[in-house]
Order: sequence, then structure tokens, then C-alpha cells
Amino acid sequence: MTAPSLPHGAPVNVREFEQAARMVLDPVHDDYVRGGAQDEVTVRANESAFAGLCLVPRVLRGAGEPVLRTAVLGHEASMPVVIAPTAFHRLVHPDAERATARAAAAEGVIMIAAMLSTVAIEDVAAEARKAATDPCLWFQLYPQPDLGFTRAIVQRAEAAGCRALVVTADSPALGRAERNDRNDFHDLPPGLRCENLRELRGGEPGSVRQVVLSPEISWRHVEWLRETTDLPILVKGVLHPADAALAADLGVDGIMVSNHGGRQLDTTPPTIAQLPRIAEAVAGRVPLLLDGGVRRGTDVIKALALGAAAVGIGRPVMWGLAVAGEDGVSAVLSMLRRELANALALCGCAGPADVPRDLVMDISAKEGCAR
Ligand SMILES: Cc1cc2nc3c(=O)[nH]c(=O)nc-3n(C[C@H](O)[C@H](O)[C@H](O)COP(=O)(O)O)c2cc1C
Ligand SMILES: CCCCC(=O)C(=O)O
Repeated sequence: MTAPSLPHGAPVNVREFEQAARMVLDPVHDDYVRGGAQDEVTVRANESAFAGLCLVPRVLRGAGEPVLRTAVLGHEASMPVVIAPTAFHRLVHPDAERATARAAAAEGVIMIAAMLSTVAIEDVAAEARKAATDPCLWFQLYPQPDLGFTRAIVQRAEAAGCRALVVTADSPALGRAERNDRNDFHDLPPGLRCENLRELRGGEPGSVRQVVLSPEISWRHVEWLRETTDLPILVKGVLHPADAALAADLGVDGIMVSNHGGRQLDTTPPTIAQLPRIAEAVAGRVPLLLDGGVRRGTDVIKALALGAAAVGIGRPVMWGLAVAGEDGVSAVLSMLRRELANALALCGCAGPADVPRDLVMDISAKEGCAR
């Protein structure tokens, strides 16, 4: 295998993309992307928990060159990494969600388009179709108490060709991001609008202030969505095994184990630590995805070993987009692809479905691999 050639000085890993993004972004927007709730305990824990798990590779398995291609909820993908929904891509690059959609489609990666997108879902989908004949887009929803609006936005996503609905469940209120308080960043700058919120304002693009993160949203809304759309439904933001069991009982099509990248409730457990408990509660009834702190191919393989069908990445995509638009997102995706292929090969695995549970050893904080 030959190493891919990168222009001199280009980031060689996701961490370097983070640093490069910091150099180009308005510090207020950099803070918005990198930040989390309150003391950011969970932001750090998501990443360090991966480092605290060791990989114990098998040798001489003759597994051959790993094949990364996989199906996520039955949707073909070139690797078990999806783009987690992140709002407001135009804050970090003028090509915004259009660039992300092109990169995802060209890379054969599933993109979860955010409801709070700065490009309308129809345009995101059209852009994805420019880069691939059969791109796979899912749509993330913050269910609104206004069910008329919620129905309308779901129908728009369906008509645009989105193939699954990702219902964010961890946001009955907005988390307290003190970086944003310090920067007095509570609304989009002039000219940036939430293009999917037109139905809230009689055809005008919406303002983020109109979005209701409501404590009244409940499992009944998931049931209502089940009756409202034929799209597969994933619930995103599950951390408690009992909630995972409830979701499975309700017949959802997928669960995203997520703490919103540590941006909602601080001091929640790192997602990778919670994954085995959730896998046990669900017992294979529903496919699991996980996001939060995935920065390396070795993180992906750890999540696969502990029960995830795929992982999501949030901030890394925003950093790639900030640094180089579509090319930056592509670079982040292909970096993770190379790292995952390398990790699979070094672990003796033939592909995502060939990752045994005992590949991962939990090492307690005092003797862990990292810190
Ligand atoms: C800038 C930013 C915006 C986000 N916006 C949304 C959103 O609109 N809806 C949502 O469900 N999650 C949102 N998230 C959470 C991500 O979907 C994901 O759970 C999280 O970023 C994963 O952690 P990671 O950034 O460490 O990969 C956002 C995250 C970031 C960093
Ligand atoms: C009003 C919600 C903002 C988008 C979001 O979910 C985030 O920044 O984490």
C-alpha cells in the first residue's frame, strides 16, 4: 500500500484539522463548534474514554485486505462512519451544507442533514445528487410542539429524498454553553438563516430563535411520527439503557447513542462507556449508532467491537469544512477511512462485521493507555 500524498503542511489527522480550523475561524464561531456545556467535562470525557480502552489484536488470521463497505439500517455505505447532524454550516464556510453534501456523496458516506441547516434540504439533496447517482441523506428533526410545522418539515425531507428520520431526543432545553454566553453568541449573524424553517414564518426563512426545544416532547411524539411518515426512524441522544429498551419496544429502526457531543447536559457519561450497557439492553433488536469523540480509525473499531453498527462524526466535519470546504470534508472522511482500514488490518479483521467484542479491553483510569 502506498501512502496518499498530501500537500506539504496539510493536516495529517483530525486533531490537526481542529488546529487548522482554529486558525481560520472567527474565534466566536470556533468556540461555538468546539465548545460544550458548562465545564465541558463530557466533551473531554468522550475523547479520553476512547483512549482509555485498549485494542488487543489477533494475529495471523489471514483476513486479507479489509473491505469497509457496509450497510447501515440497510443503506449501503462505503464505511461505517456517518456525518452526524450539525447546524449552521455557513458559519464556518460559505459553501456550507452544499459542500458537505457533495463530499459525503462523493465519498459514499451517509450524511444526516440538520433541520437547522443554513441551506434548504431540497438544495442539500440536489447538491448530493451532483456528486453521486445514489447519495444517502438522512434528516435530523427537532420535533416542534407545532405538529403542523413538524409534519410539513418531515414531508419536505421525504420529498427531497431523505431516507431516514433522526429524531433528536436529548434537547428538551438548550444546554448552557458558557463560551457562547461569554461571546454573546445567541443568534446567527445577519444574512444567515435557517432555510428549513420557512413554514414557521409563512414562507420566510426562519430564525434560530423560533426553534422550540420543548420539555413537552415525549415518546408519544415518536409514536406520532411513526404514523406520520414511512421513513425509518432513529432516536438520537439515548444514554440510559432503559430508554434504549423503551425505544426498541416502540419499534424504532435505530438508536444513536449520543450525548450531543457534550453540548447539552454536562457530566453525562462518555458515549463509548455507555454503549455496552445499551447493547445489552437492546440485545440486537435495533441497530445502534454512536457519536461523540470519534477522532481516529481506532475509535471506530472500538465502537464496532462494543456493539455499534456505525459511528457519527460531528466536529471533525465542521473543522474540515472550515479549513477547505468540500475538499476539507473529503480529506477528513478519507483520513478516517484510511485509519479504519489500517486498524482493521492490524487487528486481523476482514471488515466492520468481523470485529469481535474481545478486541477491546477496558483499562481503568490508573493503568489506562492514555491521559
Ligand atoms: C456545531 C455543532 C452543531 C450541532 N448541531 C446539532 C443539531 O442541530 N442537531 C443534533 O441533533 N445534533 C447536533 N450536534 C451534535 C452532533 O450531532 C453530534 O451528536 C456530536 O457533534 C458528536 O460529537 P463530536 O462532535 O465529538 O463528533 C451538533 C454538534 C456540533 C459540534
Ligand atoms: C438551537 C440548537 C443549536 C444546534 C445544536 O444542536 C448545537 O449547537 O449543538
